[in-house]
Amino acid sequence: MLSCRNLTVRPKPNAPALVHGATAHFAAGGLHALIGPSGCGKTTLLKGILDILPSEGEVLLHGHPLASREELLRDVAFAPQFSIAHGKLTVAEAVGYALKLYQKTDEATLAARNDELLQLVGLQERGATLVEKLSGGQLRRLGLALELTTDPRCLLCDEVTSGLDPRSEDQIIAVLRALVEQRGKTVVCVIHNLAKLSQFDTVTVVFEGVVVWQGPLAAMLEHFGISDALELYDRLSEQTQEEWRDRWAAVVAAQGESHAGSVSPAPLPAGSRRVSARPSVGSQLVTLLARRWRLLVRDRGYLLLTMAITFGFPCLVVIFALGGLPQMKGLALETTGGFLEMLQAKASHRQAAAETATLVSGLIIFQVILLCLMGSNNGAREIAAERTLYEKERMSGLRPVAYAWSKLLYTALLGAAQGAWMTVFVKLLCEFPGGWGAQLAVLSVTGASMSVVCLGLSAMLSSPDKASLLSIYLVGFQLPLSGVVLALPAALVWAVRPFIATYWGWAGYLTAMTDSSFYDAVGTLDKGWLSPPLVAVGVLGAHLLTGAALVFWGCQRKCWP
Ligand SMILES: Nc1ncnc2c1ncn2[C@@H]1O[C@H](COP(=O)(O)OP(=O)(O)OP(=O)(O)O)[C@@H](O)[C@H]1O
Repeated sequence: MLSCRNLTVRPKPNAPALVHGATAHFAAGGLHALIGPSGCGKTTLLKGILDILPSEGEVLLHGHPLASREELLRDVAFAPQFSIAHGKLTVAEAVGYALKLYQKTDEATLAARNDELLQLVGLQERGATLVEKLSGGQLRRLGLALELTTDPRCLLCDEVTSGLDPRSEDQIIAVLRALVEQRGKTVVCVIHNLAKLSQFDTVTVVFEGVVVWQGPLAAMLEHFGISDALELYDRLSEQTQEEWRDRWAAVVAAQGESHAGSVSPAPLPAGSRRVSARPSVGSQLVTLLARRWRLLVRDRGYLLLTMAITFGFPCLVVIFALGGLPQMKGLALETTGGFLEMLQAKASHRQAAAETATLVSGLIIFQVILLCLMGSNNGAREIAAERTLYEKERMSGLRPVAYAWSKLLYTALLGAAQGAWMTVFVKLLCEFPGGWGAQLAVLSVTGASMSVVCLGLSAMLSSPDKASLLSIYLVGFQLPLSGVVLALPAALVWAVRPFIATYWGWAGYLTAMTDSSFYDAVGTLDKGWLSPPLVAVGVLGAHLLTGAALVFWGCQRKCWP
C-alpha cells in the first residue's frame, strides 16, 4: 500500500538529516506498529512520507512512485500526536464541519456519516459534549473520527495511544483493528507501549534515524535475540546504529526481491472519493464562516472581550471629550466691543482655538489608535492560534483560498463594523461636524485595514504569541510615527507616513470637517499637509490589500508549528 525507499528527512532544506535513507513497506490491509526509543525519528519519518518535512528519496503508493505528494494525500490521512479540533465545538459539530469541508454530498448523507463515524470510534454517546470537555482517550478517538471523514485508504497515526491508561489504549487499538478488518484500511501507528506489539501485524523499528527492522513480532524477537519485546531498547543500545543497520541490510539482501525495498506495483485502485467529491471554494467558505460564527457565539470569553472593546472604547473617547465639549462648542463666538476689548478677545480666542485644536486633534487620533488596537485584537491570533488545525485540514482537502477568504471576511467585516460604530457613537455624542459618509468611510477602513494587516502577520507566523506581540508593536509605534502628537524630523515624514495607518485615519477624518471652526482651529497647529478623506481611504485600502496579500501568501505556504 504505502512504501518509502531511501527516504532522508530534514527539518529544513540543507539542515542535517533526522532520518537517513529509510526504506519501509506497509502492506495493504494491515495494522503496522512503528516503534523506537524516544527521539529516534518515528514522527519525523511519518512527516517525511507526508511531505510535512522536506525529504529526499521515494515514496510509493501501491508500488507506484508518486507524481506529487498531493497524490498521496488523496489516499493517506495523518492523525497527529495531539488531536486537534476547536474546543468550543461539540464532538458532533467538529465531525459535521469536517465532513462538510471535505465531502460534497447532501445533508442527510452527511448526518448519517456523522453518526456512523461516531459509532465507529465509540463516541456515539458523546456527540453533544464539547471537545474541550473530552478525556485524553476520547480526544484520540475524535482525532481518528476526524481523519476518517475523508474515507482514506491508509491512516498514519502518531502516538494515538500515548499517555492513556491501559484500558483506553486497548480500546483505541481495538478501533484501529476494526478499521483494518471491517473497513479494509491500512493503519500505521507509532506506539510506545511495547507490551501491545502482539496486537499488530508487523513491527517497524527505528533507531537513531534509521530503519533497522521490519516484520512480524516473532521474527523481530529472533532477529534481536530477545525473548520479550520489552527488552528491545536495552538490546538496541548494546550496538551502534551502523551495526544494526548493516545487520538489517543483510537480512533484506538475503530475502532478496521479496522484501521491503522491492515493492512490486499493484493495480491502482479506483478513483478516490476525497478529491472527486471535494466541495467548491464557495461551499468551503460558507462552511468555514458558519463555523467561525458558531465559535464566536460559543466562546463567551472572546465574545465578551470583543464586545467590551467594541462598545467600551467609543465610550472612553466620549469620556475624554466631556471636559472639552463646552469649550469646543464655544469656539465659534464672535468677538465684539471696542478696539482694546477686540484685541483681548482675539488673544483669548486664539488661546481657546489652540486648546480646542489640541483637544479635537487628540480625540480623533484617540479614536484611530483605539481602532488599531481593536484591529490587533481581531487579527493577530486568528490564524496563528489554529495553525496546526489548519495545516491538518488542508492535508485533508481544505482549500487555502477558501480558508484565507473566510478569515479575511471575518476580520475585515468585524474591523469595519467597529470603525462604523466608533464613528456613529462619538460623532453623535460629541457633535463632531463633518460629512457622515467621509468619516464613516475613513474610520471603517481604518478598522478593517489594521485588522487585515494583523491577520497577515498571523498568517505569516506560526506562533500566536509572536503574532500578538508584533501586532502590539505595530499599534504601539503608530502614535509616535503618525506625527500628530510628536513632530517627526522632516526627512522622516514621507519615509514613514505611507505605512502609518493612524496618520491617514486621523487626517482623513479631520479633513472631512473642512467647513467647520474645528478644522480651522486645528489648522492653527500647523500639522503640515493633511490628506483629504478620499486619499486617506485609498492609502488605507492599499494597507488592507497588502495585509490580504500576506494572508493569501501565509495560508499558501506550509507552516507546521
Ligand atoms: N522541526 C525540527 N527541527 C529540528 N529538529 C527536530 C525537528 N523535529 C524533530 N526534531 C528532532 O528530531 C529527532 C526525532 O524527533 P521525532 O519527533 O521524530 O522523534 P520520535 O521518535 O517521534 O520521538 P518521541 O517518541 O519522543 O515522540 C529529535 O531529536 C527531535 O528533537
